[in-house]
Amino acid sequence: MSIDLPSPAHPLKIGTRGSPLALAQANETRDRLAQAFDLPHEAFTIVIIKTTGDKIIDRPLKEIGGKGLFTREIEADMLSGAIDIAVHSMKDMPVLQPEGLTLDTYLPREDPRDAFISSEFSALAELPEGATVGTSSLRRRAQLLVRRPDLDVVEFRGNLQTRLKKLDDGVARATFLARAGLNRLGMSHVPQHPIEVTDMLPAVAQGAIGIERREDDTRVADMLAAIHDTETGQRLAAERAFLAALDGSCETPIAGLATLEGGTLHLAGEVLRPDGSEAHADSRTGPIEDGVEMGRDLARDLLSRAGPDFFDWIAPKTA
Ligand SMILES: NCc1[nH]cc(CCC(=O)O)c1CC(=O)O
Repeated sequence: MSIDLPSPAHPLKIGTRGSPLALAQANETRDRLAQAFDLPHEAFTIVIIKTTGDKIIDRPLKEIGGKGLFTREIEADMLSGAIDIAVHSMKDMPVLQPEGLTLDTYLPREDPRDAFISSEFSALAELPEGATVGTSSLRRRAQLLVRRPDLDVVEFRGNLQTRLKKLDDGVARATFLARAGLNRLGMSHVPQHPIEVTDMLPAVAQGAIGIERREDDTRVADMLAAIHDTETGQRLAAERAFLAALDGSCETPIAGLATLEGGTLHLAGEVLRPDGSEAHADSRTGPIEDGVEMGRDLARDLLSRAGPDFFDWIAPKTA
């Protein structure tokens, strides 16, 4: 196989959002590609793209709504040829991509766990009655309220740095962040305690970086194959099949995590009501190659237990 490789004169254009985490992920992608093909960094250009979700930062995400809030502009630039690939946090990605685009390359996954962030307390159980905690994640809000219905959960939007600033300013006494983001930014100084997945099951695909490309771009497909992580792909196949069968979007409190042991895949999943008044969780174990079917089966099972009105908040009836 001989690939027409990029060069400083004809660089590969890598599209990304502009947050420090997004940039770290784009840099990691560039480094892995440069290493795999023994290319200088100048053979790649990182192109920062501002998305609707980045522009509107003063309103809760669920009010702005709409699919692809953080991806629409990036995907349009890929289809037009302004960029060649786009680097994403997989947990923010819908299960289906726009016509003409493919998202099937994953870098090795980071720690998928959430972290409890507070300079005063080291665990959820230590928070005093009625304490204020900040999160903009519907999943974390619901999971917190299942365990601690007394908590006052306030909206905490913005990138990692913004959220930590809010904590410093006393807007809340604790918040929750993905370990992956903290690790990728080298932020070990932030007061944090990992939460075991049995206590707070992470979002589907949490900690995984995905690389999207034009479907017909075989040159780029060949390049990306060199940096794809098979195990992450197997885990995400099961998790995203689970998510797809639930018809979930980033506005739905859904959690799911697959782990591998030898040739065996274990998939845990959970669906919740946003107010924490109801939650259903279960798991499946089987051969890796059955991961997609296990994801669908687990979703069907949880849906049947959740009852017909469980997902009504996703699409409020317009009467
Ligand atoms: N929705 C925001 C988002 N998307 C990906 C990450 C962290 C990195 C990851 O999970 O891969 C975060 C921030 C967070 O949840 O703390």
